[in-house]
Parts: sequence; C-alpha cells; structure tokens
Amino acid sequence: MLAAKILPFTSPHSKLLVKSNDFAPSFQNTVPLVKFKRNSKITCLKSSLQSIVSPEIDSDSPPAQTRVKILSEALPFIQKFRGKTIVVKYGGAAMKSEALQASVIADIVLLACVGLRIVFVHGGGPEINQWLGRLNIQPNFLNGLRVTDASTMEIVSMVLVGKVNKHLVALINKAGATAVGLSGIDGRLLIARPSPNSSQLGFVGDIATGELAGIGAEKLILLTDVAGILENREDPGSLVKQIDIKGVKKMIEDGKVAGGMIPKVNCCIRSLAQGVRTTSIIDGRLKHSLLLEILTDEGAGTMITG
Ligand SMILES: Nc1ncnc2c1ncn2[C@@H]1O[C@H](COP(=O)(O)OP(=O)(O)O)[C@@H](O)[C@H]1O
Ligand SMILES: CC(=O)N[C@@H](CCC(=O)OP(=O)(O)O)C(=O)O
Repeated sequence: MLAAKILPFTSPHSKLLVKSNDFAPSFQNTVPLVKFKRNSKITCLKSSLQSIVSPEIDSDSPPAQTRVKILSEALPFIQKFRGKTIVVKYGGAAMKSEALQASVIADIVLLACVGLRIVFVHGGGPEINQWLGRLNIQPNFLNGLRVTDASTMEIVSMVLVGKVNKHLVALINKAGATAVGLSGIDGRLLIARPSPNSSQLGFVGDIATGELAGIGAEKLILLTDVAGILENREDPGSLVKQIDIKGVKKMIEDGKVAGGMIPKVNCCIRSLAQGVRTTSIIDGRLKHSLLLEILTDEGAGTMITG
C-alpha cells in the first residue's frame, strides 16, 4: 500500500520535494522534483503577487483593497508553515481539466515561493485507464487498488513516468519554478516490497514505512475529485469536516468509505502514525483549494486527525 522512502533533495538550492507514495505500486507514482533557486524567489513571489493584484487576471476578482487585505491575512499562515514540508498528492481524478491543473500548479508555485517546502506526488488513474482502453486491456481494481499484471505495469509506467510526470513538470516550469520529475526507480528513491495481497494485485508493492516522518512532513494533503470524505457518498452535501482515525476506520468497515477513497484514508492513517501532524483530503476541483487549506482557518475538505 502506501509507502515510500522519501529522500530529501540535497542541493543547497533546493526548496522542494521528492517522493512517491500512496498506493505504492512499485514505481507507479512519480514525483516531480521542484527546485527553487534562492535568487529566483523574489521574482517568483513578485509574479505571484502580481497575479493576485492584477485586475486582468480574473474578471470576478474583488476590488484591489480586498485583495491585498486577503493577501495580508495569509501572513500568519505563511509564517507558520515557512520552511515546513508539506506533501501534496495530486490525484488523477482531479487532473481532468486543464484549467484546474493550471490552478493547482499556480498554488504549488505560490506556496513554494513564500517558503513552504512542497513535496508534490501525482497519480493519473483515469489517464492510465484511457490508455489501457486504447489497447483493449480491461482495468481492474480491488479495494481501490489497481490489479496490475505485467502488460498493465508497462502502460502504467509509460503513462505516469513518461506522460503525466513530464506534463506536470512542464506546467511547473511554465509557471515560473524549476521542476525535475522523478519516479521511485530513480536513484533508488523508493524501495518497495510486494503487497501482502500481491497474489491478487500483481505488481503492487508496499514501501518501507517512515517515509513521511523521514522528511519531517508537517502536513499531508490529498487532492481528489470529491469535496472530501462524504458521510453518504451519493450526497455531495454530506462532507465530514473532521474525523479521527477510529472514526474513519469505522467508515471503511461500514462500507461508507470505498473504492479509491480507501487507499487515501489508509495513506492518512499511516502518515499520522509516522508523525505527520495533520492530514487532509480536499477537493481538487475547487479552484485554489490548496491555498484555502493551507492559508486560511476554514480549510477545504476533510481533516483526519490522530
Ligand atoms: N465516503 C466517500 N466519500 C467520498 N468519496 C468516496 C467515498 N467512498 C468512495 N469514494 C470514491 O473515491 C473517489 C476518489 O478516489 P479516486 O477515484 O481513486 O481518486 P484519485 O484519482 O483522486 O486518487 C471518489 O470519486 C468517490 O467516488
Ligand atoms: C489507485 C491505484 O491503484 N494506483 C494508481 C496509481 C496512480 C495514482 O495514484 O493514481 P490516482 O491518484 O488517479 O488514484 C493507478 O494505477 O491507477
């Protein structure tokens, strides 16, 4: 299941990331490594601020006074999280629209520019399914994890490492940061062992625990295509805003949390056990949900606590 060995990028210029994790199929998840040179910070911040105060950016924007007030209200949060490592898992389900991708990337770049150390991990399940479909291979899932035979693994690797990863790296670069994409295989970043259920799941593995604690992550945020954990998954209004480990395990037992949400919840549970302070599952379809989650009191989705 979830797991990974996260190795911090050691360049003195690095501000960001590394990692792969989540449903841990051996090397299925890949990680753009984003580096920010110290001397690029000001330019980067400047362009981010411009995008907040420039009236051309969004015709729905509030007046400039309101915008700068909102910006200044972010200060305590920036001070709190500056220098802290935040792991963001960008689920494939929340990647479907280009506009949303651009919004997520802009948030990542802004957060990095104000000093947060972002570890950006991506998925790409829907895109994998699309390519499997083109090759007439039927996708199969067990408790939210892909049943991965050798030919599926080939496609998974091609899509995640070759396509999705490079696409996200290009978007980050275009947004003014410098990204390097890594997969678990690079530099032995992730060492996986076969999943206990590998006789059914195939090429799916668990990575050595301790990965998030190992990089001292403060927060884990999973972006997906629902508002968060729903009490009733047919009712988008039934968002559970906060829940503890015991409560969420019960939701799995009761069948209320199912499918792709199971590995996400397990990911949060394991991360909390490893010392990550807070974990959240938030709506990647909501514009700037990452900023809402990190830079406001309200948050955006479900917070799972220890
Ligand atoms: N209780 C629940 N609350 C919200 N979503 C749930 C719940 N149980 C199952 N799900 C499903 O989990 C899905 C998210 O997992 P998944 O499709 O794997 O997303 P991603 O590609 O972002 O990893 C949701 O779209 C929803 O269909
Ligand atoms: C879920 C699972 O078994 N593994 C994913 C790996 C990529 C991922 O994490 O993709 P999502 O974020 O879109 O789920 C898959 O093969 O589809």
